[in-house]
Amino acid sequence: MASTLHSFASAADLAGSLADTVADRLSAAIAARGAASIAVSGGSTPKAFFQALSTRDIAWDKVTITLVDERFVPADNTRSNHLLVDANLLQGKAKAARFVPLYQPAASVEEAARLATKKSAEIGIPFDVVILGMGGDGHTASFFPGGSNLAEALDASTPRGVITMEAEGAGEPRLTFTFSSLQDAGLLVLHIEGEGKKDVLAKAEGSGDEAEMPIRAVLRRATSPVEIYWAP
Ligand SMILES: O=C1O[C@H](COP(=O)(O)O)[C@@H](O)[C@H](O)[C@H]1O
Repeated sequence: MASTLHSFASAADLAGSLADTVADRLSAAIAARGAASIAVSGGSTPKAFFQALSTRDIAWDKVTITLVDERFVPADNTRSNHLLVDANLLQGKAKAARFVPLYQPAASVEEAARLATKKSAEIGIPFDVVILGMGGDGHTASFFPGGSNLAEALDASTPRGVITMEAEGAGEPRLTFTFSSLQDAGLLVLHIEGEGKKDVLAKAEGSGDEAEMPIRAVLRRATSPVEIYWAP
């Protein structure tokens, strides 16, 4: 499916515009079905976007928010994506939204993935909005090069749900939605910032193995168009 690059003069401009676009999409879903869903990424990039989105005037009590991926750490850990969402998105008007965490206080990450799959199945499919990020190694969600379950995660026939991932560049074991869960979102966004990430994107858009740069799976095989939001 095709991708479209939306470039902005600054990260603040990007955050405001993406917040408007996402808010419009969530409002349209609420008008059509009475509910809306969004899966967001963690990392360092989405903070300003989260803060902007939390101020938008939509029926937040009808919105379910979850994460594209998470570390197997509790929500009070400074590396938790849940903590980032709590501090920056689940604020102000957006406090009324329902949040479905991927981390579960289970004995193993595999058990946590099973529980997260069960809980997230109640959200409704496909997601109205998915916001992906991308690491300098070409990973997206927790689809890491060399990841323990990478082939299964990227296989379009793997069922929707959450699986585990361990990889050298990932730090803690991870929980991640599978490719099949994310690729057909009503609005599928890849949010990246900085010249370095633009170079990584250009490399990913070239030829090469998906396993080397898993973002290629999204760029090449997502059934929804990929809206790429970039700022310097
Ligand atoms: O590990 C992760 O990294 C990516 C990219 O993060 P960034 O700090 O380079 O913006 C992120 O999309 C993913 O959700 C996160 O778990």
